[in-house]
Amino acid sequence: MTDHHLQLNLAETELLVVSTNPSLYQNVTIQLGSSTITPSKTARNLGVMIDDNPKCHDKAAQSLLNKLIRSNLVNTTNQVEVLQRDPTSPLYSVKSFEELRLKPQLLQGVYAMGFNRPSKIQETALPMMLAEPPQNLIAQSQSGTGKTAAFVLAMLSHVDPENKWPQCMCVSPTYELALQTGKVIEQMGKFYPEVQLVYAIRGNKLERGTKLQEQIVIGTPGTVLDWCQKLKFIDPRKIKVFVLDEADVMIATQGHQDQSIRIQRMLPKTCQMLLFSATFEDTVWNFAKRIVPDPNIIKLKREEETLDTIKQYYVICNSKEEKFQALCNIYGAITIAQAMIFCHTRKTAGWLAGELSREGHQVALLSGEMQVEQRAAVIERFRDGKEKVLVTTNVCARGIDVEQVSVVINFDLPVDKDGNPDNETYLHRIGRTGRFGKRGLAINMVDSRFSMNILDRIQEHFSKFIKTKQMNVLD
Ligand SMILES: Nc1ncnc2c1ncn2[C@@H]1O[C@H](COP(=O)(O)OP(=O)(O)OP(=O)(O)O)[C@@H](O)[C@H]1O
Repeated sequence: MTDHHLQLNLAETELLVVSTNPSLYQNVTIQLGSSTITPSKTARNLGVMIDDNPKCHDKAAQSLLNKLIRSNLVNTTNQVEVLQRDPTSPLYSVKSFEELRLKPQLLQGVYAMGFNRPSKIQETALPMMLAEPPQNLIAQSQSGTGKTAAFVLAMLSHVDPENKWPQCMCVSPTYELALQTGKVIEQMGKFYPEVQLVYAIRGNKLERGTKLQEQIVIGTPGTVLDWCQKLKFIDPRKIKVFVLDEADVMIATQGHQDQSIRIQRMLPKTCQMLLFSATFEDTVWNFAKRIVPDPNIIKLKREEETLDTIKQYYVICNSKEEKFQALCNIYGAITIAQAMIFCHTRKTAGWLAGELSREGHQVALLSGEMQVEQRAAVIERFRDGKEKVLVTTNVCARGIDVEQVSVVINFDLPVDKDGNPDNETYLHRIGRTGRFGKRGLAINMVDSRFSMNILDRIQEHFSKFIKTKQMNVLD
């Protein structure tokens, strides 16, 4: 949206999308019937807030995608690192949910969800979160390790069902992520009907003067702030547990940081503060320290992805078509298991999937144009083995764990936006196939001096020998 005077008559407007970045619509005035809306109110009134920051989209979409495709825990063998606020207090971890002395209704809910024993992060985080007096916590652990289930259990445990007002508040960066977390709350609280949940998200319009009876609120920062400050649906002084989830995605979403801090400032000093993030970059860490005073800190290092158990090769071709032909030659071999083929652009991915299908090969295409739910469905089918080959792009596949992949083909070598080797993406892609000691196979397709140079630099970076593989001969 360029910086010009934009007069909109909503009567003819199908859908109005405004940015959360006010500078983008400084001169926009919107006519809603007889009243003119100024930019500062625009987004809130319309409730359609889409951030223009692609990084936000990317992170939020990736986080949501992982939640949608994840039906079980990511097994991680890495130890949990703990930095305790009070090193003298006994740190104990639990090996069973019974040891946590949960309310029977909650234990029932945990078992009904198929949880037999606490995950790595839960073993340590839960005793801290359920302790009396409650302890503040900042926990960093990658997606799929049980963070959501942990803080949901903590909120349900701290609620006094007799009190019919909001006592626990959880803030998520996006509408969709809030819905996903709400689902976990509802599932885990299935046998605890006296505790109710309300969604503070756009579209949930309540009558002015409403006094909420639900004990748990889950929502996005803007709406939660409004419900506390402007609409007074929530009395923040009565909040006992405040959870800020997906802090790394919050950081990437314009405006969410200061809204979250404004919410936190309204809470009582006795309120237990819990913050969760998949990553711990400095920006996240600095934000976390502003939200959570005197925290315990838990980290669960990401799996060290090694390349040792993976045989890596490259195939020399002279063009994209020759790469395609080479792929057809080895298609029979790579579908013994499941293969992911990475392209640099959506265009190439679409072209390749089409060509392979025309050759009668069954492939699935995962591309950024798809809605997150569609992408989740494609990944679900691939994970269920309904397709043997998944063609995708770097961005689309970033952060997705599809553990049973044993062959990775770099139809295009991973490069960053400046055209330099993207070593991290190479490791993350290739590292998938060799997880947990399974033998993996990686084939890099080289079709120019440029891509050969990229491969050489990746090889130098990992100082890992990558063997040449004859194009149409495969052991
Ligand atoms: N103790 C457990 N035992 C078995 N499964 C679990 C356990 N805890 C969580 N899960 C399941 O593992 C998956 C990931 O859990 P959860 O969503 O809590 O992790 P997360 O770290 O928050 O991941 P994400 O941030 O991607 O949501 C979910 O399907 C959840 O039902």
